[in-house]
This record gives sequence, structure tokens and C-alpha cells, in this order.
Amino acid sequence: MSESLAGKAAALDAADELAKHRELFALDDDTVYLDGNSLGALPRHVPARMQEVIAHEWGELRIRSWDESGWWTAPERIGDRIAPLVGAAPGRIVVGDSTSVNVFKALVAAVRLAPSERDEILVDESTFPTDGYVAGSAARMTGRAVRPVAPGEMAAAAGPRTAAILVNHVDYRTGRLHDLPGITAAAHAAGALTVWDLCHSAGALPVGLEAHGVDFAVGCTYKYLNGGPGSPAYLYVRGDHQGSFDSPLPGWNSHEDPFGMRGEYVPGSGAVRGRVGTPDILSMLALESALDVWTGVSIDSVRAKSLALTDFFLECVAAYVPEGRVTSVTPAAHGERGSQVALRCDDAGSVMAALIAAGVVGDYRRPDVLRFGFTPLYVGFGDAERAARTLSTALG
Ligand SMILES: Cc1ncc(COP(=O)(O)O)c(C=O)c1O
Ligand SMILES: Nc1c(O)cccc1C(=O)C[C@H](N)C(=O)O
Repeated sequence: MSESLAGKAAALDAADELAKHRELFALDDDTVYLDGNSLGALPRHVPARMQEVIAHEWGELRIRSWDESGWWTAPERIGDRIAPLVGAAPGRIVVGDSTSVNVFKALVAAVRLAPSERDEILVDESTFPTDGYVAGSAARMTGRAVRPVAPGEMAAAAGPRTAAILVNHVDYRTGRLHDLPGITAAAHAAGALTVWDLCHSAGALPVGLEAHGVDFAVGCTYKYLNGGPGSPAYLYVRGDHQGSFDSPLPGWNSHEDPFGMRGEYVPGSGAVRGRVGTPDILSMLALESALDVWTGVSIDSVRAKSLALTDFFLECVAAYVPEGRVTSVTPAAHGERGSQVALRCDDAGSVMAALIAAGVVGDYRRPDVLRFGFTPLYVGFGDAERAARTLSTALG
């Protein structure tokens, strides 16, 4: 072990104002958990809250809980808890469904706002697959064509034929942070609307949805928001689009009068319009409880620690791993980096299996990428040093 890097890690951990938050999570000190960019860790207090929800709200109050326990209003109430983390105003975010479903709602609604001569949808060519699949279907439904574009060329590609642009804020494979302010501004200058997928940025870095005038955004809550496996996703609709948001999935829960049970669909107003059917209350309330860990935490401090952690991990990898054995595909520039480090090596699958066996949990993305996610609320600098040291052993 390098005493200097271990010592540096200890000093950084001692000075880390977020270090105390690790105690809020169910984590053991034998494991270095660097997979919060796939499934966030469990906040310790959530099981007790879920016990109460199940035993009391469901078990005893039963149907009364829709009103008395606030179940009916949970999608917008929890949306308002997520809002400050992504720079959204209150009343703009609804929680529910999966990210895939929300990409569909947002993208079709965006295209429906565009004149018919705008016949193309730009999608980042390195997109997470689900977004690409959904965009293809949305294009067929709306009589448009998908044009894949490199994220770096997206701003220049937007033009008079562009109806909407769908971009991942952070690339799931490389950890590259895309230029949300620049692409959004260029899209608007070209008369196009933007849909941003925040799965890999929300809870890890400031997004600034209102500040940058983003039209629509979606994201999951099971990564950096720690909502649990399959926890519901969310949909953001900018305030001035809410009244014209024409959902391709108009369910009874988004009706202006759901219990009127009317044959004619009349959309509700505000974030409610993004709902579809009955919300998945147990997962939703687990997410609501999980969001308590953000009390008193600023997203700017999370970002500062995230960059320090990923910098330090890269420094340890450079010190411990023979040169050329792995190649970072994550940008070195802070302005282009999310909260993960992705390292390329030919035998990535077996290397990650060895790492996991040694207690360092990252993940492997075929064919050759080792992913290490850094969740600033519970990952420390000592974890980063141990992960790099274990990696050097796993690489043989
Ligand atoms: C960028 C991105 N978008 C979408 C998804 C898929 O979301 P869901 O499974 O909630 O539909 C994921 C991860 O699974 C993702 O990383
Ligand atoms: N959603 C997932 C799941 O249900 C099982 C396993 C992994 C996931 C993920 O979230 C994968 C993740 N979006 C990724 O960036 O690869």
C-alpha cells in the first residue's frame, strides 16, 4: 500500500463535511460500494417507515389512506422533494412510472408541440438503449425520423427540421457530462424543444432545469436518489408547457376529475397531467422516505466531493496500476465529467468479477468497460484508495 495515498485519503476523509452521511446508509465497512450509479444503497431508516406504511396505512387504514395518509397526492408531493435537487420550481415534477415510460411521454408531447414540417428527432448516438428504442417508436407514431447525433455535435445539428432533441445528461457508459446549457440554448435558437434524461446526473451534480430553460426532463430515482430497486421515475415539464402538454398516455389519474369517471378525457392542470394510472404507492413511499437523507445537503457540496473523489480515484489508479493496463474513458475535464469513472481493459468482465470477490463492487458493461460510481453521500476517499489498490491486484 502506498502510505502517501492512504494518508492522503485519511486526511481527505477527515476534512469531508459529507462523511457523516455515510452513517445514514445500510453499508458494511468490508465492502466498497461503487455501484450507486446503478442501484443506490438503502438509507437505514426506510425499513421502519415501510413497516409503518404496510402495517398501519395499508393494514389498518386500508382505503382511507388514499386521503388520510396522503397517498393520492404523493406523486406531486415527492416531485417537489426532488425539485430542488435538479433546480426545478415547485409544481413541475410528477413521480411515477419508469424512466422509459416518461421518455415516451415527454418526447411525444414535445414533438406534438412542433409544427409538422419539423420532421426529425435528434437523439444522442451514445444514448442509453431504452431512450433510443422509445425515440424510434415515438418517431414512427408522430411521422418523424430519428437522427442519431454525437452529443458534441448536437448543438450545431439542431436546425429548422428539428422537432425535438433527446439527450442523456451523463453518458451511462463513459461518465461523460454533456453540455446541458449549451445544447438547450442551441435547440431553442433553432426553434426545437429539449428532453433531457437525468438518470446519471440527478443527485450527483447540479442540473439547473429552470436556470437553463430545459423543456422536459426525466430521470430514475434508484441511482443517486437511493429510492430502491424499481423505484418510480419522474417527469419534469417546464411551467409554460404544462398547459399544452398533450400526453400520449392519458390515464384516469391525469384527468381533471378522476372520480367523475367521465367518458371524455379532460386533462388536469399542472404536474398532474403527467400521471397515467394508479401510482405504485409502496415504492413511491419508500422513495419519499429515502429522500430524507438530503435534509441540509447542498447539491453543490455533493458535486465538489464527487469531483474530488473521482480525481483522487484516478490519481490512485495512475499510481497503482501499470501504465497502459487500463485506459480511462471518462473525461479528465471537470466540466465534462459526471460522478463515475469508467476504465477500459480487454478482460474487464473477469477483472470486475475479481474485484467484487475482493469486496469492491462496481459493474461491468460489455464488452470492455469497468464502471465505478461515486455516490458522495456514502463513498469516502479511503474507499477510492482501496478500490484502486484492489484493482491493481485484480489486474494481475
Ligand atoms: C440513462 C438511462 N435512461 C434510462 C434508464 C432506464 O430506466 P427505466 O428502467 O427506469 O425505464 C437507465 C437505467 O436503467 C439509464 O441509465
Ligand atoms: N435499472 C436496472 C435494473 O433494473 C437492473 C440492473 C441495472 C439497472 C440499471 O439501472 C442499469 C443502469 N441504468 C446503467 O447505467 O447501466
